[in-house]
Amino acid sequence: MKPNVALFATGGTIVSSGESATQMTGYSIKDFRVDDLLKAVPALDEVANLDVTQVANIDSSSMTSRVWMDLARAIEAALSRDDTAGAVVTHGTDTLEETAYFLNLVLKTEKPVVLVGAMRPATALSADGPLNLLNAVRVACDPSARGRGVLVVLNDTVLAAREATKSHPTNVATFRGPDAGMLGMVAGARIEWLSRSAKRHTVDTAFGMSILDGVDRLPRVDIVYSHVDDDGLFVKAAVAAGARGIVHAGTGNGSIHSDTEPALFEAALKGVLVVRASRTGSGATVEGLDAWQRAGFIPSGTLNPQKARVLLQLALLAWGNLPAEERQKKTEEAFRIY
Ligand SMILES: NC(=O)C[C@H](N)C(=O)O
Repeated sequence: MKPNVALFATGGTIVSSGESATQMTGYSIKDFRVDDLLKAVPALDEVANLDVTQVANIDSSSMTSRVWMDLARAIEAALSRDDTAGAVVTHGTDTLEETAYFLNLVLKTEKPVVLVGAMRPATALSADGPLNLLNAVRVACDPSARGRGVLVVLNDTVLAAREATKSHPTNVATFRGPDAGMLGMVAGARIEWLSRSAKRHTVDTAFGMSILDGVDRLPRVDIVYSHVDDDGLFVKAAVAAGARGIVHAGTGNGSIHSDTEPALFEAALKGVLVVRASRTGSGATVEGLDAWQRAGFIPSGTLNPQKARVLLQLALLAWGNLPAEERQKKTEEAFRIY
C-alpha cells in the first residue's frame, strides 16, 4: 500500500512560469499552481498518495509569520492522523531556510517534514522543480527520515532545517549547510543518510504549538547589518519602531562598530534583547568584548542572522513576559541548544 503524504503549497519559483524556456529570472507566480506542478511529475503517483492543501501562493521574499502560523497548524493537524506518513511543503527558496527553522522549533512530531523548492521556473529548460518534488516526497514517506527534524531537499541533497542556507542567487546547487554539510543525499531512488543534527529540534524544544494560540504575528525583531561608517541609525530606528529584539549582523565575530555600540547599549537598557550574529556566512559567533557580555548581548553561535531572528522571536513569544533575568537565561540557553 502506498503511504499518504500531506503536501502544503505556499508558492515560489517551483510554481512560477516565464515567457519562454530560457527565462530564468524575472518570471512570475501568477499563472501556475501546485496542481500544474503535480501534473508534470506523474511518477509521484507510484510513490505516495498526496493530500494537497494550498496555504498561500506567494514569492517567498514576501513571506510573513502569519503564513508560518497557518502552515504550522495545518501540518500539525495533518500529521496527527495515524495514516499520514509525513509532510512536504513547497516553498520559494529565498526564505525557505527561515520557514524550515521555524517549523523545526515548533512542530511536535517525529514524522518527516520536508521543505522543497526550485531555482528555475516550471517552464524553464531543465526545470529543477519536478525532480526536487519527487525526491522530497520520497524522503517524506521514508521511515528512516523520522526523528531527524525538519528537512530541506533540493538538488539531490538532504539538509537539516537548522543548517540549510541559500548561498547563491541563481544556481540549482544553492542550498548548503556551511559547516555541518549535508544530512544525506538522494541517489537515484535511494536515500543515503550521512549524519544527524547535533541540535535539539521538534519534540525536544521548549516551544509547543500552544505558544502560537491567539497570535497572528510573531514579535518584532529587526536585523541590523553592520558596515563601514555604521552609526547606529538603524538600531535607533528599530527601537523606535517597537522592536522587542535586535539581531546585529556584525562584522567578523559579531563585532559592533564603536559608533553603533551606544545605540545597542541603550536598546538593551530599555529591555530590547540583543543577539550578536555574524555577516561572514559561516562559523560560530561567540563571546566578544566584556562590555557586550555585561550588556547581555547573546552570541548567536552557528545560527546565521536570519535564523537567529526566528529563534529570538520564539524566545520573546515564550518568555517575553518573564522577569528580565529569567528571560535572559532561558534565551541564552536556547541559543546554545537549538
Ligand atoms: N527560487 C525561488 O524560489 C526564488 C523566489 N523568489 C522565491 O523565493 O519565491
